[in-house]
Amino acid sequence: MSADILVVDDEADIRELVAGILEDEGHRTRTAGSSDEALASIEARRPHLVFLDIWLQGSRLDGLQVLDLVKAQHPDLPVVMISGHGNIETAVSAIKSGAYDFIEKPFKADRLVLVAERALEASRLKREVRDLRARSVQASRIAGRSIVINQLRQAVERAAPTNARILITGAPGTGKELTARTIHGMSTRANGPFVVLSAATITPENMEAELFGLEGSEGRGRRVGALEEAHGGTLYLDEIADMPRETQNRILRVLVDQNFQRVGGTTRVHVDVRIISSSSRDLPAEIAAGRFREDLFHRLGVVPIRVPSLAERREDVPELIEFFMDQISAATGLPKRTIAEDAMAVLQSHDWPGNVRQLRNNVERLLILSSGDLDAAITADMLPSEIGTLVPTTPGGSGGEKLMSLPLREAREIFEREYLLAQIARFSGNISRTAEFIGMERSALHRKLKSLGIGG
Ligand SMILES: Nc1ncnc2c1ncn2[C@@H]1O[C@H](COP(=O)(O)OP(=O)(O)OP(=O)(O)O)[C@@H](O)[C@H]1O
Repeated sequence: MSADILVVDDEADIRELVAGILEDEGHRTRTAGSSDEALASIEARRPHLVFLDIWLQGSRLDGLQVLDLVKAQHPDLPVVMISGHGNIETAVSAIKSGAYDFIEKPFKADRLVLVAERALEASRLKREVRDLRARSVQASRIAGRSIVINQLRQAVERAAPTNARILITGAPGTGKELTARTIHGMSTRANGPFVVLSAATITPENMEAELFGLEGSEGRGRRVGALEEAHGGTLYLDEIADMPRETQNRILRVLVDQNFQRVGGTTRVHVDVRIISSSSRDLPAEIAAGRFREDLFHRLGVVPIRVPSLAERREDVPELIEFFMDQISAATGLPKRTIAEDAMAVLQSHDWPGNVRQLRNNVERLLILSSGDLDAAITADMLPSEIGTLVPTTPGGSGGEKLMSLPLREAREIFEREYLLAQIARFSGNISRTAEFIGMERSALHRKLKSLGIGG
C-alpha cells in the first residue's frame, strides 16, 4: 500500500534521504524542517506515519514535545523517532511516551524501510481490531424494547458478573446463544475465550472427545477438548438435553470435582470454566421421561433464564427489522429498504415459529430478492408467501394483506364488499339464492348491498 508519510528533521539532507528511500518503496512523502512546519503539515492532513527527529535544532519545540502534542491529538498515528548517535536514552523515553519505534543515525536503508512497513502494518491492524470490536459489539446487541426483552436484559445484567452457572431456555432461534455471548461479554471473563459446543450437531460417540479432548497415543496427537479450550472463559453447551446419559454423568462429575480426564488419559486436567448451557426442550418433561438427569439440571441451572419467543414480543418486530437491515446492509453492501405499513402489519402478525432467526433470514431474503425501484417501500404483496399465508385475506385475494393495515371497520367493509360480489357472481347475480346461501334475509341483503355501494 502506498502510504502518506511525513518526515521531520532539521537537517535537509537527512529529510531528503529518508523521503527518497521511502518514495523508492512506493510511498508518498512530505517533509518538514521545524516543529511548527511539522504540526501544520499534520493539521493540514493526518499522515499515515511520521518520522520525527528527536533534536529538531532551531525549532520552537523539540521532537519529544512534538510527539506529546501529536499523540494527544492523534493517539493512533504511528510516530518513529530519528535518534542521533548517543541519545538512545531519549529514544527509549520517546517510546514510553507512545512512539512506535526509533531508528538511529546513521541508518541503513533496509532498516528504515522495515521499520516503516512494521509501523504501518501495526497501525492498520489496530484499526482493523477496533472496527471488528465495534462491529461485533453492535452485532451482538440484544435488540428490542418490549417488557419481556427488558426483563431478559435485566436478568443478563444481574447474572453476568456473578460467575454462576446459567441455564438458558427458549424456543429455537430466540437468541439463546446471543444471550450467552452477552453474559460472557459483560462478565469478568470477557477477555477469555467463549467456546460453543452444540450437542445437537455432534454424534453421541464423538461427544466425549469433543468435550474432554483426547489423550495422544501412538501416531495420534493429543486433542484439546472444549472444556480445556474454554479455560479462563466460558463454555456454552448448546442443546444440553441432546447429550447422551453417559456424557451427562461425566459432566456432572466435572462440575462436582472441577477437573476431568481426557478420553484415554489418566492425568486430571484442572480448568477454570464458567458453564452456560441451553435447551429448547421442556427439561422437566425430559427429566420425567428419564432422559435427563435431575441433579445435573439443578447444577447447571443455578440461575435459570428464559428467552421469550418472538410471538411474545411482536412489538419488537419493527426494531428488529431495522436492526437486521443495518447489519446486513453493512456486511453485504445491499441497500436498505423501507417497509410499507401493510407489510409491517403482516410481519408483526406472523407467528414466526423459527423466531428471530427466521425473521432475520426473511429480512435478508427481502433485501436480496426485492428488485425494482430501490426507493420504493416493500409492500405486503412482495413478502414471501410463507409469511403472508396466516393473514386473513379477502375472497378476491387481490392485495388481501392490506386488510391488516386497516382498522376493523374499514377492513370489514372491504371484506364484505368482496365477499358479497364473489357470492353474487357465484349465483349468477341471483340475489335470492345468494341471500339464502349466506344466511341473510333478501331485503337485508339488498340494504347491505346498497350501503356498500354495490348494484342498483
Ligand atoms: N434480541 C435480539 N436482537 C438482535 N438479534 C437477535 C436477537 N435475538 C436473536 N438475534 C439473532 O438471531 C439469530 C439467532 O439467535 P441465536 O443463535 O442466539 O438463537 P438460539 O436460540 O441460540 O438458536 P438455537 O436454538 O437454534 O441454537 C442470531 O443471528 C442472533 O444474533
